Order: sequence, then C-alpha cells, then structure tokens
Amino acid sequence: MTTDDQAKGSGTDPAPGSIQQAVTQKMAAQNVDVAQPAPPARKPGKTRARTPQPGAEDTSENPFRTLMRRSRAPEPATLVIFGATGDLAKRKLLPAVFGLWQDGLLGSAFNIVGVGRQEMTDDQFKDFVIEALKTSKETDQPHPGALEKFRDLLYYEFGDFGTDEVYGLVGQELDRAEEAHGGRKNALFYLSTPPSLFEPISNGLGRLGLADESEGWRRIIVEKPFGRDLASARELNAALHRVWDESQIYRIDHYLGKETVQNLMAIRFGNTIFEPLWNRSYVDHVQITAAEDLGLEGRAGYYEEAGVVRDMLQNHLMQLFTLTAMEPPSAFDADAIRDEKVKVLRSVQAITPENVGEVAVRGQYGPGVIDGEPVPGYREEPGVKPNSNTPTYVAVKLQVDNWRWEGVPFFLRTGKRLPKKVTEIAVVFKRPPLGMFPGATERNVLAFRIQPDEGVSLKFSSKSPGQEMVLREVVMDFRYDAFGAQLESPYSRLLLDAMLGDATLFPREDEVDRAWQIVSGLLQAWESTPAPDFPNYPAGTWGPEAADKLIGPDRRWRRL
Ligand SMILES: NC(=O)C1=CN([C@@H]2O[C@H](COP(=O)(O)OP(=O)(O)OC[C@H]3O[C@@H](n4cnc5c(N)ncnc54)[C@H](OP(=O)(O)O)[C@@H]3O)[C@@H](O)[C@H]2O)C=CC1
Ligand SMILES: O=C1O[C@H](COP(=O)(O)O)[C@@H](O)[C@H](O)[C@H]1O
Repeated sequence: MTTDDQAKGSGTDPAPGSIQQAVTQKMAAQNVDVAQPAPPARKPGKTRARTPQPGAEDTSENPFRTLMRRSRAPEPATLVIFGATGDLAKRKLLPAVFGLWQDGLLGSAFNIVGVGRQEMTDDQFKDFVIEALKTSKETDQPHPGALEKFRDLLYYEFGDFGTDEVYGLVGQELDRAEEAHGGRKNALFYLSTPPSLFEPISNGLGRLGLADESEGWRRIIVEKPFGRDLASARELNAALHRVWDESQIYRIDHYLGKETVQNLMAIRFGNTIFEPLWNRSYVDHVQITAAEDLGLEGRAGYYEEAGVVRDMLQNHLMQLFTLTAMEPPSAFDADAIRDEKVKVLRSVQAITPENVGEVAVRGQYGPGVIDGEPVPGYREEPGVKPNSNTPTYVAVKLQVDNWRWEGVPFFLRTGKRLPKKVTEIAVVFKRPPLGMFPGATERNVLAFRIQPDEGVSLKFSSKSPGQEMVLREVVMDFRYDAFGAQLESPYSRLLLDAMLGDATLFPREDEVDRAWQIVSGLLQAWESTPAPDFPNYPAGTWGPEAADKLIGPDRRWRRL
C-alpha cells in the first residue's frame, strides 16, 4: 500500500453492521471528513474541540461562534431547568449551557426556562444567572457582549411543583418559544431538584401533556441519586415510565461525560495492542480509585442520608467498572453499548450481608490534616450527627463470573478527605511466568488517569544502564494536554448529547437496577449494624487499614 493509499484509507469498505461502518456513518452524518488530516493542535485554552453541525450553522445568528470545523447541533429547542436556583444549576449546568451556546453548538433558536419555587421576575432570574456565570469557576471566558446576548435567552416561572399551575406556565413558555423561533416545540426538561421532587415533576409534566411528542421531541434528564435503594429506584423507574418512554429518559451520571472516561472505550476498542491482554490470562487485578480531598462542602443534609455508597459507589464507580470490564459492543450505539454494560453487571456477584465482611470495608474520617491545614472529622462537620454511622469511605472487591474475568478481582475504592483528588483506573498485569532478572518484581500497570493530569501511563520493567542485568520500573506516559485543547465539562457533553437524542452516555434502567442489586446487601448490612470503630481514618490519609487487608496480602493499593 502506498502512503497515498494509507491517507485515503485501505479502499476496503467496512463490513455492513460493523462498528467501523457505524463510526464512518456517524462521522459522515456529522459532516466530518474521514480522510481529512487531523487539525493542528490548539494551544491550551477555553476553545473546545467541538463544532456546529450542517443546517444549524445557516440559521445561527450567534456572533460568538469560535469553532471552525462543523459537527453537530440540535434542532431548535427549549431547555427547562427545574431547580434552576440551586447549587448544581449555578455551579455546573448554567456554565455548561453558556459554553455550548457561546461555541455555537445550540444555534440561535434556543432558550432556557428556569423553574423554581422562589417568586422572581424574568429580569431577576436573568440577573441571577449572569451573576452565577460570573462567579462559577466552570464558566468559559465570555466573548465581549456574550453575556448580554445570553441574557436574552432566559425566562423564569415559579410555583408549587405539586400543583398543575406551574406546568401550565411551562407549557405556555414552550408555545412562546415556538412562536418566537418557529419549528417544533422541542423541549428538554432537566430535573435539578431534590430527588423527592423527581416523581411529582414528572407526573406534573405528564398530566399537562408535556411529555407528548406530537408537537416536538420531549426528553427528561433525571439527576442523581436515582433512588436510595433498589426498591425506590424501581418505584422511580416505574413512575417515570408511566409518563415517558425509556427512549425519552436520560439518567445522568456526570462521570460518563468526562472525556477520559470515554477514552477508556476508545483505547480498548480502537487499538490492537490492549484488547488481547484484557482478560484473565494476563490481568492480575484491576483497581479503580476515586479519591477526594474535599469534605462535605455544605451538603451534610444530603450526605448524612446518602453516604459514600449511594453518593459514589453505586453510580460513578460502577460506571467506571462496567466500561473497564464490558465486552466489545456489536455497534457503537446507545443500546449496543448499554447491553454490554448491563451484561457485565449481571456477571458480578452481588454483595450479600453474609459476605460483606470479606469483600467490603467501610470508613469514616476523623480530624486530620489536608494540605498542611487541620480539618475537622466527619462527625464534627456542621449538620452531621455526633454519633453518625454514615460511611465516607468504601472499598469493595468485585468478582466477575464470566470467561474473560474469572478469578480476576476488581477493587473499587472511594472516599472523602483522602490526601488528594485523583480518579484512576489501573489494570495491573500478572508477573512474567519466570523471574529471570533481579529487580523485576513489580507488575506491569496500564493506568488511566481520569482526573486530574488526564492521561494514560504504562509501567513496565527495563534494564537500567550498567554492566549488571538489573531491571527497574519505568513509565511511558501520554498526557491529554498533548492535544492542546481544554477538556470540556461533562455537563456540556451530556446536555448536548441529550439535546441530540444520543443516550449512549446515560445509564439505562436495567443498568441502574443491577447496580443497586450489587450494593443492596452491603447497604442492608452496614445500615443495620453501626460501625463500632468509626471514625477509623484520619482526614488526609488513604482510608482505614482494613482496606489494605482487603486487597492484600500479595497486592497493594497504588500510591497515587
Ligand atoms: N450540587 C452538586 O454538586 C450536585 C448535585 N447533584 C444532584 O442535583 C440535584 C440538585 O442538587 P443541588 O442543586 O445541589 O440542590 P439545591 O438544594 O441547591 O437546589 C435544588 C433546587 O431545587 C429547589 N427546591 C428545593 N426544594 C424544593 C421544593 N420543595 N419545591 C420546589 N423547589 C425546591 C431549590 O430551590 P431554592 O433555591 O428555592 O432552595 C433549588 O432550585 C440533586 O438531585 C442532587 O443530588 C448531583 C451531583 C452533584
Ligand atoms: O456526584 C458527585 O460527584 C462529586 C465528585 O465529582 P467529580 O467530578 O468532582 O469527581 C462528589 O464530590 C459528590 O459528593 C458527588 O455527589
């Protein structure tokens, strides 16, 4: 094959129905020139690797569009945020929407309706949003005049979410949006409220006919936590399904919107060198860590009820686990990927009250030191009960009963007030069958740094220079900043996907259900038996000692 041929591709069409064909079709639909050389790397900055789509570009009057290449943009639509005055909306959602809009990815035929319980005029809400954008660390640098233009897109309605009136007002906003920018009455409803309101809001929208798609698409994003146990998650799913079809429901898990989490699939299924090793023959074990140095950040009311299992393990860590352990999907689409994710969850042995002592460790932080500063223990945090039994740390050992992973343990750990913020997936390989060389005792490790310092590293043994044949561990490191683009907020990615009707990165009903089943026995055991040793790790340390025993004796947690 000549270099020219290589640039054009091999000339062989991808097999019908293959992933390659699906990707090629998707790229063609997005008007991405498959044979085009990669664009020059950008300098790090706020400009993102995102581009508007054919069609949308012509109708857009947004003067702040900065991107040069074209990809995808949704149809005219209204984003309705229930709980628009809340913490999540202020810090994450509104900045994410602003970033998408400023990059020209939402077109001009787009507006936002905030819905809340506080009495406010449209103007007061506009002021509130602009202030939130100015104060959030997540807001992209606004172009001159952009905030004023964005302000024009904002509207507000308020009322009691238990009565019909407020949904009637939302319906009127959709009518007005249609009159203003024509097209169909497409709407994305984002439930950014306390979970107790998810069902009443869904029902209210249903009663007023706002889930009906005859006048435009209607979709609903449901925030986490999705239920507080298996039974309540099932009730919530059933309640949503009384109003919405599954294809209209987007259960958000913001970890799936992280660029590096998506890269896990890209690396596994886009290369030949990793996948052949990705199984029980070569992998000794897998470690998934999501460590946080922060404490409660004023969320004691929520956290006391939730604890670390509901807050992080059942959702974010379980998602990282499924993407690491799943089989290759038959196509790169929402259902094929989610089918594989759910299959691997079904292969996991659920934790039971009987085996919880062998496969799980709980912890709660006491007073300690982080970054040289003393910090209070969990029980001393405002709003926490002085004898609280709520765990702030969990480590579990999951066993996957399938051909690929038989005998390979997956260790998952997460906690608050650990020494640093770091999320990592480490695939730890078996030692060579024969120990030929002195010094080569460590296992090879392929580590995905989800955040921060996003990248991938491979640790292996190499001869160290000199007369002796002595090996040392060395690391090959890929850093995401080599791409020269700022990674976009996961909320931007997921909001845009929902507006485009792409549910690939949103957990499906059966995934959520199975994830709850896996942790149900653990919750049951821990909630019925107070932990006598709490607090059992000082803030600023890597969790309770029992976690070392869980992974040991021949293995140890990575030092991060
Ligand atoms: N904050 C975060 O970092 C994260 C939050 N989440 C999830 O996002 C959702 C929202 O969280 P967050 O923004 O922190 O919560 P907040 O409590 O800050 O805000 C929730 C919103 O709901 C409104 N609200 C609260 N109670 C009622 C009520 N009884 N009737 C009508 N409106 C009400 C609040 O109004 P008002 O302003 O008047 O109080 C506010 O607009 C939750 O499901 C949470 O679990 C998920 C991940 C991270
Ligand atoms: O959902 C949540 O996630 C955050 C951690 O998210 P990250 O993107 O900063 O890693 C966690 O702090 C919070 O308690 C939890 O509700």
